[in-house]
Amino acid sequence: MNNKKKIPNATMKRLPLYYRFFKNSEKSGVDRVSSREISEALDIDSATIRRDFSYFGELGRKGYGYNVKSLLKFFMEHIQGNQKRNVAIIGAGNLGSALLNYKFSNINDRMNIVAAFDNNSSIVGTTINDTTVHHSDEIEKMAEDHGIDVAILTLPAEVSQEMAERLEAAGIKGILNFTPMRLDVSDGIYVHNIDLSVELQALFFYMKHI
Ligand SMILES: NC(=O)c1ccc[n+]([C@@H]2O[C@H](COP(=O)([O-])OP(=O)(O)OC[C@H]3O[C@@H](n4cnc5c(N)ncnc54)[C@H](O)[C@@H]3O)[C@@H](O)[C@H]2O)c1
Repeated sequence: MNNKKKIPNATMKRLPLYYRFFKNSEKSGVDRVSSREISEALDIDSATIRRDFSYFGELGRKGYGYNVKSLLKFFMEHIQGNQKRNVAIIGAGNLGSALLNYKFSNINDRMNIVAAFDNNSSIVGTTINDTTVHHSDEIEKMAEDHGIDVAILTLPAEVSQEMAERLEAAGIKGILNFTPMRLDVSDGIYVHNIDLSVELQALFFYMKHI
C-alpha cells in the first residue's frame, strides 16, 4: 500500500464518518461500496470522496467499488492506530451518565471505558452501564493502574482547568472537553472541544439560508 502521501487534515476529519459508514456496510454483509453510495449516505460530493480516497493508496482505487474490510482496517489504523484506548469519564452527572449509557458502539472494539469519576458521595460507588464511578481522588492511581490515556470531561466549567492539569500530570494524552471552558494545557496533550450550542447555532444559520 502506498502510504507516502500525507493525508490532509480535512480528509483526516472525514475518516471517522467513512469508518462508521463502512462499519455499517460490513454489518449488513456488504463487501464493496461505490463512491456514489458513500456520497449519498454521507452527503459528501463524489469528487471529494474520490480525492480523499486517492490518499489511501491501492485501497482507494475503485473501479468495481471499494473493499469494505480492507478500508475498515486502514481507517482504524489511521484514526487511532492499532492501540486500544482506555477512556475515563470525569464527572458522572447528567451528561457524564448519559455518555456512560451510550455504548459508543461504532468504535467500541478499540476503546474501553475503564472508569468514571465524581466527587459527589451519592454518586461515588454506583455503577452506570457496567462502569463503576470512583472518587476523583483516585484518578491518578487508576490512570496509572489501568493505562487510561483519554478523559471525557463532563464537569462544571469552574473546576475543569484544575482537573485538566491533574489529568495532564496523570499522563492523559487526550481530552474530549464538553465544558464551556477553553482549557490551557501543554503541547503534549490534545484537547477536542464539543459544544452542542455551537452546533445548534450552526443549524439555525443553515436553516435561515435555505
Ligand atoms: N458541550 C455541550 O454540548 C454540553 C452539553 C451539556 C452540558 N455541558 C457541560 O458539561 C458539564 C456537565 O454538565 P452536566 O449537566 O452533566 O452537570 P452535572 O452537574 O449534572 O454534572 C457534573 C458532575 O460533576 C461532578 N463534579 C463537580 N466537581 C467535581 C470535581 N471537582 N471532581 C469530580 N467531580 C466533580 C458533580 O458531582 C456532578 O456529578 C458542564 O460543564 C456543562 O456546561 C456541555
